[in-house]
Amino acid sequence: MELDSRPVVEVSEANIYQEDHKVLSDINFRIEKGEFVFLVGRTGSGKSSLLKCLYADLPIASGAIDVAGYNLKKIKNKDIPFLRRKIGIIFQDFQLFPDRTVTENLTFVMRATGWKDRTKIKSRLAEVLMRVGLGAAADKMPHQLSGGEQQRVVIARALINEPVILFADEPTGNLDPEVSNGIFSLFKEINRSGTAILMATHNHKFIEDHPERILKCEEGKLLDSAEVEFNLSSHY
Ligand SMILES: Nc1ncnc2c1ncn2[C@@H]1O[C@H](COP(=O)(O)OP(=O)(O)OP(=O)(O)O)[C@@H](O)[C@H]1O
Repeated sequence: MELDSRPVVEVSEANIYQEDHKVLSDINFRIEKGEFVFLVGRTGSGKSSLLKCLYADLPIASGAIDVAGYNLKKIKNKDIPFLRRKIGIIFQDFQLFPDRTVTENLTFVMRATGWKDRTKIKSRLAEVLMRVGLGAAADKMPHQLSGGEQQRVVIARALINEPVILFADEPTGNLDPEVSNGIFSLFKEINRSGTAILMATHNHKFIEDHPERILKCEEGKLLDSAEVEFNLSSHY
């Protein structure tokens, strides 16, 4: 029970570096269970670097970051796969195996994350594909799917292990506006059923239409709309 009430993400006094370059300094924020949070900022302001820290792809120089109950400052390499089972990661480039079917793409991740029982694999597979509106795509190759459909497969893959949070880095960056809206709606629907979402985006329309909390990377700092008012009309 205690774990349930803890924030999904808790960042205290963290500094984030890319090599010798300090990208973000002294950042502090929490994301609670089931929250939806946008991450904005100009190109190069540090959004991807922050997300990488949160999914343990970039070490934290100083400060503390807890994600899904894992202390990322102390996490051992062998524990990173267990952290990754509790979170979902979605990028703008779809990163599916081009030479494997949708089913094979998903079962690859299932087997890598400990799924063994064939019946359970089959039913979970059907469940996540239905969830993203791709019930009929199980046997398709990625190239037989549109960009939006491929991104739905990626989202299905991220949902397999019922993550507590999805980290999405420009998930609609390669999609046209109408398809982007469909993908965004899917994220909102996933969020409504309890999964927290942190989404980096340059899409002004999403933010205008959905007044959610916003974290903004600006000049090496992270601003939080829950704490301070800031100008969103400047470029982001
Ligand atoms: N692998 C890397 N090695 C060295 N520096 C990097 C690396 N990746 C990013 N950087 C630098 O870190 C800074 C932050 O980059 P980051 O990719 O986090 O920005 P971003 O806000 O995600 O940008 P975009 O909106 O273009 O995706 C930039 O100055 C960038 O050049």
